[in-house]
Formats: sequence, C-alpha cells, structure tokens
Amino acid sequence: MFGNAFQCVISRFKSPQKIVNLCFIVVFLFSTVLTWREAVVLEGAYVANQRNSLDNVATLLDRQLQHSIDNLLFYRNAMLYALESPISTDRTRKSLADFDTFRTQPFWQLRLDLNRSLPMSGVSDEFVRNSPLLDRDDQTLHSELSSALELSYIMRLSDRSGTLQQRMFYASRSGFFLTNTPPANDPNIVSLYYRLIARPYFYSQSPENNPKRALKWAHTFNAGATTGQIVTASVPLDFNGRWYGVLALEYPINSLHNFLQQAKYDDHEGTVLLYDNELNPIASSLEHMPTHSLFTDPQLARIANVVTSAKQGAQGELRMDSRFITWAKLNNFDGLLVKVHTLEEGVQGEFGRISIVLTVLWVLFTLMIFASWIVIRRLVNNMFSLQQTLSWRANYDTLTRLYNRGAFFEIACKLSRECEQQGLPFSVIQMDLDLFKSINDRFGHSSGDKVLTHAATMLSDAFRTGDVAGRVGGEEFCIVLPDTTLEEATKVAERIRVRINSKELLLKQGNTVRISASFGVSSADEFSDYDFERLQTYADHRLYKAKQNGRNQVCHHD
Ligand SMILES: Nc1nc2c(ncn2[C@@H]2O[C@H](COP(=O)(O)OP(=O)(O)OP(=O)(O)O)[C@@H](O)[C@H]2O)c(=O)[nH]1
Repeated sequence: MFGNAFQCVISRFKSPQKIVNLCFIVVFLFSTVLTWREAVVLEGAYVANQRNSLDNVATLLDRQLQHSIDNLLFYRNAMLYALESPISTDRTRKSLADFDTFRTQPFWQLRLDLNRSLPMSGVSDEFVRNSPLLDRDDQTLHSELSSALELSYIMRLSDRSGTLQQRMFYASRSGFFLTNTPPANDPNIVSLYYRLIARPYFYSQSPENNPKRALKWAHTFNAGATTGQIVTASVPLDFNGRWYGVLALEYPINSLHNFLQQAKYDDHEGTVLLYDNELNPIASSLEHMPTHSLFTDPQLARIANVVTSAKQGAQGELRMDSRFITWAKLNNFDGLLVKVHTLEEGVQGEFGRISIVLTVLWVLFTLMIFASWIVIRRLVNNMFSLQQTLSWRANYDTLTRLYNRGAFFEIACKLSRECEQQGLPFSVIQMDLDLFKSINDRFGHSSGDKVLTHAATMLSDAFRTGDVAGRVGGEEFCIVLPDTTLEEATKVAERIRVRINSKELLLKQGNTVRISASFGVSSADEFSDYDFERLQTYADHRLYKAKQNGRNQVCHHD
C-alpha cells in the first residue's frame, strides 16, 4: 500500500531530474535548518554567558559596596549609641579640655592614644561662624566630641585591605572631622575640611535636601580626568532633631578602575564600564578610561531608554552595530555596569570559534551537496536520455524515423478496433518503392538509404493528423487511416504517389534520380472486416497488382 502511494507520488514528477532536484533541495534545506537551529542554541548560550559574566562582576561589586555600606551604618549606630549614653573617662575629659584650648586656632588636632585611636582634626570657631552650613553648638558639642572619640577607636580598626580601596570619615558641622586616612597637623587641615563640607553630597544630606535621611550616592563627574574623581556613599547623623554631620565613604575612581580590571580577568573578553544613573562614565576595565565615549549620544539614549524601563537589579542586553551590549543595574549603587563585547573579541572567543567551525561545516556540507547534485544530475540525465533512446529504438525505425514493424502493427490493430467499436471507416495503404534494388545496385547502399529517408519524409508530409505510418519491410511502408473510406484513402495514396514522383533526388557524385512507388489500398467497409492484418494482406495484393500493371500507380480494387 505504501509502495503504491510512493509510486503515485513519484509518477507525478514525470522527469527524474525534478525528483533529483527536489531531493537535493530537501537535503539542503534540512541541513540549513539544522545548522540554523544549532546557531540559535549557540546564540542563546552566548547571551547567557555574557549575562553571567557581567552578573558576576555586578554581584562582586554589589557585595563590596554592601560591605562598605554596612560599615557606614554600623559607624552611624555606634555614634548614635555614644550620643545617647556618653561615657566620661579621663581620656575624654582630657580631649574636651584640649579642644577648649585649641578651638580658636585656625587648625588643630586632638591626638590622644594614637596607637588605638585616630586623631580628630578641626578648624577655628571663626571658620565655623563664617559658614552658614556649620554650627558649633556648645550644648551638644561635648557629647558629639566624646562620641566621635569613641568612633575614632572603632574606625582605627577599619580594614583598608579590600579590593575596593576606600576612605571613611565623619565630617561634623561643628568644625572638625575624623578619617581613617588622617592628615598631618598642619594648615592642610583647613583646606581638607573645607573640601569635605563643600562637596555636594555634604549639603545634600541637610534635612531639607534629604528629608528621608537616607543613604545617598554621589559622583564628582569630570569627563576625561580620572584623577581626583570620587564616588561617595554618605548618611547623615541626626540626634534629638539636630543634624550633627555626615558619615561618608569615598571610593577613588582608580580603586574602581582596579576593581573592574581585576574582575575582567575572570573572562578575559570585552570591556566593562561603570556608569552613573545619568550614564556618565565613572570607571572602566580598560587600562585607561577612553578619552572619547564608547557610545554616541543616540546610542547612549537608546541604552538609557532600555535601562530606565527596567527595575532595580535588573539586567538585559542589546545589539549595537557590531557590538553586543550587556547591562546590569547595581543594587547598592545608583548606577549600572555595562559590558561591551565587540565582534573581533567575539570571533576570537570560544563562541566565535564554535560559530566559525559551524559555518565552515555548513559551507563544506553545502558544497558537497552541490557537487554531488551536479554528478548525480548528470548521471540521471545520461540514464534518462539512454532510456529514452532505447525506448525510441524499440518503437521506431532509425533510418526513416517512422514506426517499426512491431510498434506499427500494435498501433494499427488498436486503431482498427477503435474504429470498429465506433462504427467508423478504416483504410490501409500499402506502399512499395519501385525498382529500388536497381538504385542500390547503381548508386550504392547509402544512396538507397537516402532514397528511403526521402520517401518516408514525403509520406509523412502527405498524410493527415490521426493517420499513422510505419516501415513494415525493406522498402515497404504501410499507412493506416482511421475514419477514412476507401475512396478517400485512394486519394491520399494518389497524393503521396504524385509527391514522391514529382522531384528529382540528388544522389552522390551529382547523379539525380526520380523515384516512384506503387500503392495498394484496402478498406474495412468493403470487406466488413476490421482485422488489420487481413486488411494489410488485401492492400498488399492490390500493391502487387499495381506493380504488375506497370508500377507508379495506385490500385484499390482486385
Ligand atoms: N539501401 C537499402 N536497401 C534495402 C534496405 N532494405 C531492403 N533493401 C533492398 O531493397 C531491395 C528490394 O528489392 P526487390 O524486393 O527485389 O524489389 P525492387 O527492386 O524494389 O523491385 P520491385 O519491388 O519489383 O519494384 C533489395 O535489394 C534489398 O536489399 C535498406 O534498409 N536500405
């Protein structure tokens, strides 16, 4: 059953070349679809790899930042506890006494127990008076100083060996500061304190600017210059409704650069950049921050568009010209990490190599298919034309290109049966070239062949569509004429006779010959017999009669 269906399908494609073409198209499409599917899987793995790689850096950076923020909040809590329950020791009393002595000096430093605590540096009463943001309130000053003193013991223990180098400090509105990188006791203290309170994040922590009293990130942006730029996390210190000052952590840009460079070594590919929320570049994994932006303004706008629609901590990717961009928002920083992976880096990477191998395999396979298609198509063409030649030769006479005897008899019998069934007349013409032997003898066998071919052409040109002719003997031809009476068939035979005899035929060496043929015609209606072989015998008898009567004539009766 399956075989029949298959045969049915195959038979629809008459030409084997079409089947071969179809098979190769199917194989080509199949291999292309498979390769494409592999490419899609590979692309998915590549995207996941890029996301993971950036996610690792983001997680690492977030963890570092979280650790710092925890420290910052811990210091604030420590100061709050100290403000709530101040302790009074000989050391604190000594410090406060020293402060009362130094407070009018342009700069001063409280350096108590330096082995275990950090020095506190400050400016004069006058400096504080001249700044509207500052306030040296004598009522709260001593408790603030003693709690700062306590903090100096804890801050002394702060670990600065982490990947992200950082500077911690407490900047008081009362005109002093505490830092884990203390300055020398010199006039620099004034400029340092001034810089601390002049920075935007300091006044951004006033109750008016930060009513929620939340942690804030700030970045001093100066495109093109990496030195001196800092990223700061800060929290305000408030107690009993008074804003005492700001606790802050500063990350030098170089420290962020170093961090990104080290993180980049994990996957060796691409460039990782840290941006603030306005997409100002802060740091990158490159040796130096690029002097020109890696993105044009429209490209940055496109990234901003994608990023702003995503929630905190989210990540995503986009394609930009030949670059693959992955981005991830940070949980502990008001900014995002962006990874840029160029086509060159992609090609050199693992996924690039696999893609190249996949493409080369597909190209080789396609070339192989194409080459085998050409060979097989040629073979099939040869076989097909051989088959057609064989089948033609089985039915046709190669010299005259008319039906041979076997094929002609088969067709003639079929036509006679059809005429009998339909009640139509049916006639047969038997034709024989006159004195053909003498042509062979005089001009040679090849000239005889030429005469035979010429006669067959005359024959074919003379009868109508539907009539069928065949070569039934050496120089004998037969024509069957369905739906034709004896009278009409005689006229056809006469027409052929005239045509054959009308022209001189040029043979080799300039010899010409005028040939003639004799005809015998028989018809089914005169014998009431549709048997072709008998009708052919009758026609042959009449042909013989025509020969006897002098040749070059048509005989249609006994
Ligand atoms: N050149 C050539 N001669 C052929 C072919 N087939 C048969 N003959 C020759 O045709 C000749 C037929 O001669 P005959 O049967 O004696 O008849 P004729 O010479 O035509 O004389 P009549 O039929 O009496 O007019 C023979 O010599 C055959 O050898 C052929 O395919 N090519």
